[in-house]
Amino acid sequence: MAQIKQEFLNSISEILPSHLSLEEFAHFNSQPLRPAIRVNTLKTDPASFIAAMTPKGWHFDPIPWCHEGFWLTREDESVQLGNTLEHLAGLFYIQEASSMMPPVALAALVDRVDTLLDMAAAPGSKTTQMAAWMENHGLLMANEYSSSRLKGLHANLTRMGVSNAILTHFDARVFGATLPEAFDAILLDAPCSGEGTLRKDPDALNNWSLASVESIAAMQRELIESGFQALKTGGVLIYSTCTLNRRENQEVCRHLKASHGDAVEYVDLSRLFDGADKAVTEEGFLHIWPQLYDSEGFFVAALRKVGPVAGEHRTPRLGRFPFVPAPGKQVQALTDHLKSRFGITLPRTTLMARDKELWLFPEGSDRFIPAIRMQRLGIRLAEEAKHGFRISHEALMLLGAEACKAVELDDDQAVTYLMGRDLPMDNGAKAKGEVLVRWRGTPLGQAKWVGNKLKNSLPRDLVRDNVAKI
Ligand SMILES: C[S@@+](CC[C@H](N)C(=O)[O-])C[C@H]1O[C@@H](n2cnc3c(N)ncnc32)[C@H](O)[C@@H]1O
Repeated sequence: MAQIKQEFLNSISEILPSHLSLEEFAHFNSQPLRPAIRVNTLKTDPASFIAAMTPKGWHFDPIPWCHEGFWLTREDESVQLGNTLEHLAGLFYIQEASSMMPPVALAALVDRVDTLLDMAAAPGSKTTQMAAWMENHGLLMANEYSSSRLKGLHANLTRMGVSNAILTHFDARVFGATLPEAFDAILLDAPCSGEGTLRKDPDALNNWSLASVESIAAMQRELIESGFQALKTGGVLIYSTCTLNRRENQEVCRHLKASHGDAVEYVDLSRLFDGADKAVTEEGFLHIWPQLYDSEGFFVAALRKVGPVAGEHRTPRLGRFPFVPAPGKQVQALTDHLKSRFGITLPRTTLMARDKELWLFPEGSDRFIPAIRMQRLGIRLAEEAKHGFRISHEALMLLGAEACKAVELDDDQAVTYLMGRDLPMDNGAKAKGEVLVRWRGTPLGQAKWVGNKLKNSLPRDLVRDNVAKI
C-alpha cells in the first residue's frame, strides 16, 4: 500500500461527516477491494448463473443496491476472473459495487426511456448495465472522447450482447448545443480525480493536487451544463464520480442549480436501497465513503429537469451521410442466408446499406442521423460477397443465441476456440462451410467447417493468450 498523501488526508478530514473517522477512512483504503461482478441479464439471470457457479466453488454475496450485483469469493483464485469462459462469453461484467449505483438510481427514477445518453462511457460498465435494464430496447447513445478507450467500449458492448447502442466520439461538452432537449435520461459518469479508487489502484493519487481538482471541476461544470441542456424537460440526469471532494461533486451540482434555478430539482436518493440514508447528503445525493459499505468511494446525484434552460444552439457541420435504406431485394437475400445457414431470424427492422455492407440500426436512431456524426451506428451485420454474404462476428454474437443451427462446443473446445486455434472434428461429417459456434447456448463466434476440422474465424483482436475453464 502506497503512503496516502498528507495533503489529501487533510482535505478529507475537512469534509468527512462527523460520525466517520479519518483513521477508519485510512484503514479501509489500505484494504483490498472485495471483487464484485454484475450478472448480465441480456444473456442469463442471477439465479441460473449462481446455480451454475456455486458447485465450482464460487460464493455470492448480494450487493444491496443492485439485484444483479454480487461480491464474489472463490475457493480457487488461481484463474483470473477476466480469463474465465463465463467472462469472455459475456455472462458477467467485473464491476466495482459502488459503480453499479448510478444506473440503479436512473432505473429507479424513470419508468421507460426511448433515448438515453451516456456522456462518458468507456470502458462500458454502466453502459452495459443500462442496456441490460433497457432489455436492448430504445436507443442508447454511448459517447467516449478517448479514441483508445472507444475500442474497448465497443468490444465490451459486443461481448455483453448490447444491440441498442450507437457510439459517438466527442468531447461531451458538444451535446447541449448540438442536441438540446433530445434525451429522456442522461448519465454523466464524469472524468474525475479518482480519490475513491485508492483501494483498486494505490497509485491513483500520484498526480493529485488541489490545483488539479480545481481544473477537473471546471471541466465537470461544463459537462453537466451541456448534459442538462441535452436533457428533455421532465427527464433525469444522473451525475456520478469516483471521487470524494466536494468541488467535483456537490459543488458541480450546486453550480448547475445556481445557473438554472428552478429548472433544476435535486431528487432525494435516501431511499434508493435499504441503508442508503447512511450516505445521503443534505441535498439528497449519495456520498459513498469507502468505510460505509466496504467499497470504493463514489458520488451519485440525481437531477430532474423541471423546466427548459437557455443555451447556445449550434448546427453541426456534417459530411455526406453514407447510408441508405437497404433495398428490399438485398434484405430478403440476407434474411434467407441467415435463416438457411445459421437458423437465425432477422429482427423486423430497417436495415441500412453502405456500399456492400448491411447494418442494423437501433430503434429510434433515425431521429439523430441528420443531427450528429456517429462513430458506430449500430451493428455491421454482413458484407455482400461473390457467393452470398460474409456475416460479421458482431451479428452472430447478437443474434446467435436464438439460432437453431450451431455447433455447440464443450468447455475444452471453447477454450481452444477463444485462443484462436482450429478444432479437430473427428465425426466424419461432410464439410459444412461457415458455422456459428456456441458454448452452453452462448454464441462465441464463427468458424469454417472444412473436412475434419473447424477452422477458427475469431477476429484476431479477440484472440486471447489465456482462457480458462473452471
Ligand atoms: C469515469 S470514466 C467513465 C467510466 C464509464 N462510465 C464506466 O462505467 O465504465 C470517465 C470517462 O470520460 C472520458 N472523458 C474524459 N473527458 C471527456 C470529455 N470531455 N467528453 C467525454 N468523455 C470524456 C474518459 O476518457 C473516461 O473514459
